[in-house]
Formats: sequence, C-alpha cells, structure tokens
Amino acid sequence: MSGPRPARLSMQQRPPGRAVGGAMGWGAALRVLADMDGVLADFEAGVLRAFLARFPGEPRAGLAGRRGWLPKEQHQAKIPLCHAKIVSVYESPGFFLGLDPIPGAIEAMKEMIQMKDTEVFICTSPLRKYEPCIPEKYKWVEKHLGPEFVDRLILTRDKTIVSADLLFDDKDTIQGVEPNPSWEHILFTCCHNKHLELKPPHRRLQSWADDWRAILESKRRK
Ligand SMILES: Cc1cn([C@H]2C[C@H](OP(=O)(O)O)[C@@H](CO)O2)c(=O)[nH]c1=O
Ligand SMILES: [Mg+2]
Repeated sequence: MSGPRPARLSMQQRPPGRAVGGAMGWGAALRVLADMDGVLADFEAGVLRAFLARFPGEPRAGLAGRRGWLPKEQHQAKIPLCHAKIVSVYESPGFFLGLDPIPGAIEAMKEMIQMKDTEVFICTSPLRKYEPCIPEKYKWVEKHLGPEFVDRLILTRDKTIVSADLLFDDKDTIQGVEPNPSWEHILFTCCHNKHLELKPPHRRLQSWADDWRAILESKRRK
C-alpha cells in the first residue's frame, strides 16, 4: 500500500441498514477482503496436479522452485513450449471448481464472518477468458463455504477500487486505477512469493495457522 489510507465512511454517512454498534460503539465495522486463488483455493497445487495428469513426463518447475507470480512465465523460462500447455490447464473446464481449499482457509473464513463488527468478502479476479472460470468460482464458494459467502463474492479485475480495511492476497503487487487503495495489503505466503523480502510497514500472513486474528485487531485500533 502506498500513501495514507483514505478515511472510510463514518456511520452517519453510511446508508441505513449498515449500522454497527455494540462493543465498538458507533464505529465502522472492519471490512476484510480475502483473495481466492492462492489464499482460499490452492491454484498452484491445482496447476501442477492437472499439468502432470495431462502431460505426464513433461518437464516442469516444482512448487519448491517456484519464483514469481505467473507459473506460465516460470515454466516457460525453463521450457519454452510449456506456456500454452499451462494456460490450457487452468482454462480447462473443472479446473477452478476442482481446486483444494488452502489448509485452514475454510475454518478461518467461517470464524471471521461470525466476528463482531466484521464484514468479510471474497475478492477475486476472473481470468480474461472468463468461462468457465467465473461460474466455477461461484460453485467453489458455494461448495466449500456455503451460500452466505456466495453473496459476498466480488469479481473484479481491479481490486484497487474496492473499499476495505484489509486485503489478504498472494499477489505481491496489486495495481489498478486507484493509486491509493483504502485497504492494507497483507501478502499471503504462497510458493511464488515466499522468497520476497517485505519492507516495513508491509506485512505477511504466513498461512491460515498464522495469527490472522491479530492482524484484524491491529486494524480495529487505528
Ligand atoms: C494466470 C494466473 C492466475 N491466477 C489466479 C489469480 C486470479 O484469482 P485471484 O484474484 O482469486 O487470486 C485468477 C485470474 O487471474 O487466477 C494465479 O493465481 N496465477 C496465475 O498465474
Ligand atoms: Mg490470488
């Protein structure tokens, strides 16, 4: 995140029906965005698994050796002809729906949505080739998290225009039309970003076993 965080709407400015009171008084609820691929759904393991099943014996970069967000770039750097095959894997029907949940993600989301004065949304970018990606993302959320979260699914190619306090996302650089997004980006550790050294004040969540609750609390105090 660069620059100061713009103020969110005060309770008085908010439309009726969004009021939160209770222990926090008439402050705004904490709004949390959780990215989907790499945070809730295991995209990287899914790519590798489907690639091996479809192209057995084909050379590829294993998860331990991954660097950089785009698997197609990494694998392509090693094996020039790999690119189209990787893309064909994640554009295939069933790929997004078949992804395994990241360990602890479902439990964390179900706990978070029950937290007092907390609004939780899933914020995910669809592929440019949006079918079957988009319907499968909805189905994945319904299957693993239930209908309550289907109502909380935001699909956008530009996450910078979504207003929130926190965004847990595995992509190291999130850019869009808004130069100063309202959220603090918490980098969710994934095989492709684990080697990056974050400079303060940038923060990481190592996994869902890490202290995500403390990160939420740290924002409430601000
Ligand atoms: C192409 C590609 C997509 N994705 C994910 C990110 C987006 O979902 P999300 O915003 O939920 O992380 C989605 C569309 O690009 O697929 C990767 O994680 N790695 C990739 O290399
Ligand atoms: Mg992601």
